[in-house]
Amino acid sequence: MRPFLIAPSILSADFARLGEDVDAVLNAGADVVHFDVMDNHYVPNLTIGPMVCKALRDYGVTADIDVHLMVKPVDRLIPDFAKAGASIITFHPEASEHLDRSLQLIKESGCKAGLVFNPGTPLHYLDHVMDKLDVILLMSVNPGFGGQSFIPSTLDKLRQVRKLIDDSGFDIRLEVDGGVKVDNIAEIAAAGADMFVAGSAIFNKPDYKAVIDEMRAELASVEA
Ligand SMILES: O=C(CO)[C@@H](O)[C@H](O)COP(=O)(O)O
Ligand SMILES: [Fe+2]
Repeated sequence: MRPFLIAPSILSADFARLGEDVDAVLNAGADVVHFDVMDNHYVPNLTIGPMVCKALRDYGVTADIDVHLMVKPVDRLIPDFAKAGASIITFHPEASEHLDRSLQLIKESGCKAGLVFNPGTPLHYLDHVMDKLDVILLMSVNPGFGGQSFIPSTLDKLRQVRKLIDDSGFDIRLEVDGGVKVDNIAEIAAAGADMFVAGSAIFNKPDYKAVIDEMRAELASVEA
């Protein structure tokens, strides 16, 4: 498996000083910036759009930005986020009228592409599109809010998707999002995830480096 990646969700960052907070978490050892886009339509919350992504790039953020689209419709935001500096764009398959078209649009825009599965979303959306995926993201909470508890049935789903990826032979990251903490990250990694979104677990603590170091120590026990 590839090296584990820690992706803090900036949903729990301090929006009044976002650039500084993102710099702080990257300097603390985070790998990727997870950027949650909510539209008050597909999910019951409203967050940030391409202008904020561009502002982070203009501020000097060079790390990968992982844009998690919780929006419906999907397609018209894809080129805007690509222009704004997104590295990865993921979306929820049931929010797209034309799954294959949305994936192609992301790739043509020069970004990595991924599908996101809510806890209750079936995996059959993966049929016929595995060759177009760079990331599969399993939600371990229902989308819309940070600070929720990890849903344990996600572990079985992770094991299923890990097998699908390994059997496919494609180079696809398995990302998990929601309720990831120091005390469950090892179990989640053992179930097959290799990219970990964590919002409240990191940003709600005063010392980001201490939390990320603890997460890496837990992950090291799985790698060994
Ligand atoms: O996409 C979402 C929520 O919809 C996530 O990215 C959350 O922001 C993760 O927050 P925590 O559960 O880690 O606090
Ligand atoms: Fe997310």
